[in-house]
Amino acid sequence: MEPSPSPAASSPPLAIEVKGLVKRFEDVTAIAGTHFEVPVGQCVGLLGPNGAGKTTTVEILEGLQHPTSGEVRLLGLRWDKDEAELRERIGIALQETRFHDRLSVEETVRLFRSFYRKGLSVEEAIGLVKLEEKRNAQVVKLSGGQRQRLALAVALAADPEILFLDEPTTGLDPQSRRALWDVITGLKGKGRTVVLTTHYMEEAQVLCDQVIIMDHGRIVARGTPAQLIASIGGEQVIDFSTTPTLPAEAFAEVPTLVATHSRGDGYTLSVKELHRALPGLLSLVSARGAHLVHLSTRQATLDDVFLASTGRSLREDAQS
Ligand SMILES: Nc1ncnc2c1ncn2[C@@H]1O[C@H](COP(=O)(O)OP(=O)(O)OP(=O)(O)O)[C@@H](O)[C@H]1O
Repeated sequence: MEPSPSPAASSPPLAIEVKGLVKRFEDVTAIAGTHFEVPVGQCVGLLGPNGAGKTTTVEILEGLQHPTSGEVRLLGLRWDKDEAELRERIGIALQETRFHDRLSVEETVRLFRSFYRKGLSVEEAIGLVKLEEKRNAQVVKLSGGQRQRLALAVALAADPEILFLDEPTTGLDPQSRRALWDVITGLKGKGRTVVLTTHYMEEAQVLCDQVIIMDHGRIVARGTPAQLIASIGGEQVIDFSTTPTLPAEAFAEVPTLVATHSRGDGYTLSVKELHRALPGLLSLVSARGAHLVHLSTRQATLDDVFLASTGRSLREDAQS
């Protein structure tokens, strides 16, 4: 009889393990005891409103802050014991990296590559982020999207096994954003683990195998984007407003209703079956003598998951 595989042999190797992580700043608890794991080769996204604890979590993972308590392992290693090795094996692209304006793209990548014993060639790093045409351009002459790609090339110079990207596409136009998405997807294809913070739910939905939604230092939801969206039970959403504004109870009888949330001057209804919910909603509105000001329907997103978990909208927080 064949021996049954040990758990270590059957489960995928872990790039990141976080157990009971707590971080306090005097009277503020930034992280209130979180647990999660990221298998090698996954892209994990940290989402949450301002102050949720994302940056603190990522900075602890990057070895830039010490936890108050709890355990963090990257590639089985610990910051307090294995810092030199970890620095060689992870890469960090900050949201706004300041480079020397007068250096060229190639000189900048060469400089950062020189800090590491092994890694990619300068040409490979530039090629991965598709900046070949700008190889000789000075940093000062790059567009915002090209600078973000340069930051990524620098983070990739040591060919890291785990790459941390802090809001990599904030402020970029849609074309540059998609170009960066392609680069990140390519890295996943090479078995690299990527940790991403973002305010863009579409980005998390497209790129992430695992999404961790944080609020007030806690993980309020975790799973694949599809699992999280399925978990709220209503995969279709109706956004609408009426005049006069009706109380939320007015919509309690909408067929297949899962949840009602007020948002701005209107409501968001999560429903299971749009074709039944919509006619029901329209007749409830007219029975109350009200009129629709606006109505739109869409597929549920990670924002609706956040709304269902916390009663607040990530979108509203992101825009504030
Ligand atoms: N150095 C610090 N001293 C005191 N409090 C801090 C410090 N750093 C973070 N905090 C607090 O810890 C909490 C979590 O902050 P953190 O920056 O991790 O949130 P975040 O989710 O990254 O927010 P954002 O999206 O705005 O970057 C907040 O209440 C913040 O004010």
